[in-house]
Amino acid sequence: MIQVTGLRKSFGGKPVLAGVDLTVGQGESLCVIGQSGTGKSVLLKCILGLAVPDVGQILWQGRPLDRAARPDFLARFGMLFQGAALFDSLTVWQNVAFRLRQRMPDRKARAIAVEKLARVGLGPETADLMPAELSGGMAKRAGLARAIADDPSVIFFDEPTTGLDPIRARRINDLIRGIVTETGATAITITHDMDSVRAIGDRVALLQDGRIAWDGAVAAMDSAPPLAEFLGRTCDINAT
Ligand SMILES: Nc1ncnc2c1ncn2[C@@H]1O[C@H](COP(=O)(O)OP(=O)(O)OP(=O)(O)O)[C@@H](O)[C@H]1O
Repeated sequence: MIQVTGLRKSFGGKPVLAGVDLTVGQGESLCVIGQSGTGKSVLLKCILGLAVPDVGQILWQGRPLDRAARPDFLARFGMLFQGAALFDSLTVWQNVAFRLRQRMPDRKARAIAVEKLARVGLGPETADLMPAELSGGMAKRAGLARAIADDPSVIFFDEPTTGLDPIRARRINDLIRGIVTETGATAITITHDMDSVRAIGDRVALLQDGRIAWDGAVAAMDSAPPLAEFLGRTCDINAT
């Protein structure tokens, strides 16, 4: 379980997070939505320890996620980066097995990488390709295989469908939902894509003006006024 309490973060005196309270239960899939520039990535960075909050607390399994607890947390988390973010100079399997190779022989790490690639719909022939040889959808799948390579108990998905056409986006959403369900991992997804929210999320939290303006079940979001307003704005943006 991850619990964020009273999180504040400013840059150059400009508040971005102005008191964020958010809880993600064990095995729950939470989507964080919000307009561009509302601080979704900053929130994620604070949880990962890449940004230091000005005020507030982040608990993991009931313990403060401080310097002492972070290595254990980082060893148990997986992440699908926006744009997949594969290392150009490593083959696909080396990307997938990046963390595994630090603690097991290559032959074993490769076998696990091939197994994870199969889970995301990529055959063994992709293992020795370079990232530049992959299509956008394949790269996203390879990034997903890397995110789950170490059987994480917490997975972050940063804009998982960015850059994909609607059909590929739906396939990635379905894959993510399947993986989250079968592994029982806690999932946090940052997205603008409401199809992703519907496919992946159990719960959705709307970040607005530095705070969580609404937090509830995905099934309830269509009738929630703050969400309706956000969805309306999204439609307006898409229509222009
Ligand atoms: N290191 C930094 N230094 C200064 N300002 C920053 C820094 N990181 C983020 N910000 C500012 O914080 C605000 C929120 O940024 P953030 O990237 O979290 O938004 P976001 O909600 O993830 O946006 P998007 O949906 O477009 O990715 C922005 O105004 C951004 O310029």
